[in-house]
Amino acid sequence: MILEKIKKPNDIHKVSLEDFPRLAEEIRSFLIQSVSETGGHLASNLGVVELTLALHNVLDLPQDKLIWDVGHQAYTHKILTGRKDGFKDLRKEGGLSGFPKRNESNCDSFDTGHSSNSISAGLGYVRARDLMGEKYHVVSVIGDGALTGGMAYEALNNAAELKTNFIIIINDNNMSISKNVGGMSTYLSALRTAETYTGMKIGVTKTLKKIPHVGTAVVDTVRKTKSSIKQLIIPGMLFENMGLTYLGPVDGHNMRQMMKLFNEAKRVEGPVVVHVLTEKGRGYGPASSHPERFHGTGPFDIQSGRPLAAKTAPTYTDHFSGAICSLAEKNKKVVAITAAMPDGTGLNRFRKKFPERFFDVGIAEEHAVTFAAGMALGGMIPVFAVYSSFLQRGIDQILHDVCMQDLHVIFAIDRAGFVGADGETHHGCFDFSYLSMIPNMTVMAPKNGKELEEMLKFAVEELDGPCAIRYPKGSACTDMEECHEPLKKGRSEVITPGSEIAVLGVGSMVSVCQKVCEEIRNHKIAGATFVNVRFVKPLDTELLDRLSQNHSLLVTVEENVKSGGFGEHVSAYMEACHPEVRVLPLAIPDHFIEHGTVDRQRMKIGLNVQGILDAVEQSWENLVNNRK
Ligand SMILES: Cc1ncc(C[n+]2csc(CCOP(=O)(O)OP(=O)(O)O)c2C)c(N)n1
Ligand SMILES: CC(=O)[C@@H](O)[C@H](O)COP(=O)(O)O
Ligand SMILES: [Mg+2]
Repeated sequence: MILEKIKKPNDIHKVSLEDFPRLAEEIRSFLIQSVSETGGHLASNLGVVELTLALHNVLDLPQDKLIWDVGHQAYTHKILTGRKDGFKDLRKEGGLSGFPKRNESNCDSFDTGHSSNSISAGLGYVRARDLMGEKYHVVSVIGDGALTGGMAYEALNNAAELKTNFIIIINDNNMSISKNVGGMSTYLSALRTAETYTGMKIGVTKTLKKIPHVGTAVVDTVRKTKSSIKQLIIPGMLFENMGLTYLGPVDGHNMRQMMKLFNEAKRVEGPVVVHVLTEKGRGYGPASSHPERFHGTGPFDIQSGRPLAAKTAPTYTDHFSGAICSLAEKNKKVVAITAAMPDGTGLNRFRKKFPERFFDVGIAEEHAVTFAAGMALGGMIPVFAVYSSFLQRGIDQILHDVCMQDLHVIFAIDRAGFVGADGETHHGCFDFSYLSMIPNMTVMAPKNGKELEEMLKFAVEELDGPCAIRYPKGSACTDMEECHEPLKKGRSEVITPGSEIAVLGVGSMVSVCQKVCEEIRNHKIAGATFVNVRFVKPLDTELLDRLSQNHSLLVTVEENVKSGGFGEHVSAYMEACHPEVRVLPLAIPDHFIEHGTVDRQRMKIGLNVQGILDAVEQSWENLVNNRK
């Protein structure tokens, strides 16, 4: 096995070029076997095996800097930098991360997880390198999907002014998670279809240029024409016109061709775009025919490609998916927006039923928010379905474009709270804070799947102005379905009235709090009040006033950071209006929580039944002791 020779960074340089194809096959087999056991991002990784080998061959790591956009495709890079053995614990607590991590290897140059930032990061490195008088190469690898994100254009625009070497690889597999969308995708496709002409294009340009005076003039004239013939002769005109050298397209599975081009790219004095064509899922039939299914996968049977886990109970995403379709059936103004996540957010069903009211804007959350604002002003009711951590990209747009104008835009925020294996880049644990600080915003969190459906209906039919509903990843809670007090803006639901201690659970924490309250009642205090908060904003001050009359301790529990979260809002109110009542805010502390299972992530910070119970008992004991 050639792969056995790769134990540390740059061991690849000891492998002869003749052995590269065999090594690529060995890596593919390893990836398929390994990810079939652990789960992970398979299809993107299968597509970049040769690209990674070629890059590692022409680069010298860790001296050179290699930055992977999103970072979900860096598995071969991890193998080539001595981390193969870690794959048995991929994405598990304490194990290898699914994304590049600087604390995992000095060959990882930038921690990633969110898309479209690799060119900015790379350009930063380049500017620093030049200022420090250093000599290394910087390479940013960005996918065609990630190239739909606005940051990539800001960076390209800025990079165009550069006079020193900076290599940008476009890894074009003609796919985002789903089918890629938009004008850049169309443009790349045009270059891709002209691929067979590449040799001819380079040939024609070179031959013309060889003719003294006239040749160069002809090339220049062609460059200046608006004719499509120009594209045949000078590919990548968009980049060239911006001031970036364009090389390619090149077959991303032909290592010799790629290495030749990369070495050429290293000699360019300025920013250079190398357009590499790859096949997502290459080498594994089920993944190449269904790249979207194998973008991120759980463990699966290699033979059939089928998932090993049995289908779970309906998820929150399923509840959202069904509810938005019913609402759109009744109300023609309802439109749905996704930023390249139609599968993950459950909007695929909506797309099939109402294609004309469905909008995939690409990986462009900032744009999606303002696009929704425009739609609301135009008379529609936009629902932007988005993962909590990706919506962080659009905070200013939420504030400036939606909330300041008090527009009726609905944010359906999936993957809120801990997400497990993706880890700190993907946890949705800041949304209560960044949403509830903004005037006009209403923020809701359902206790179970049924309440999510009710909240969406309420948001569409009853509310006006901006509102958000945030719900977690995975199977929807089915507890407490019998409690369905009608929703009223800013009103919580008191599920069990009591006295002395009140436990106020938010969203995903309500069912956990239910068990906590049972324990409290069984062992300690006769009647703890149990509240389903429902509205993080506006705060239910009426309830807080009421609770202050016969409670000494309010416990708030939320899967959001403590800073700026529900608990802090309650604490501030109580301190101002009822200082005699103690508030115990339980939330996520001020540090990032690494990959693992959701249960372990909650447990580690005390957001499980036992952890909450311990904290409540401790606080109650202190309170009683202070009274003595
Ligand atoms: C800001 C942000 N939004 C959404 C995502 C989810 N996401 C991860 S990979 C991906 C598709 C990326 O496509 P591409 O860059 O072409 O890479 P490929 O998977 O095709 O290799 C998306 C939408 C993300 N990581 N970051
Ligand atoms: C890399 C990335 O950002 C996505 O692929 C993400 O991992 C999807 O997460 P879900 O599996 O929760 O849809
Ligand atoms: Mg792609």
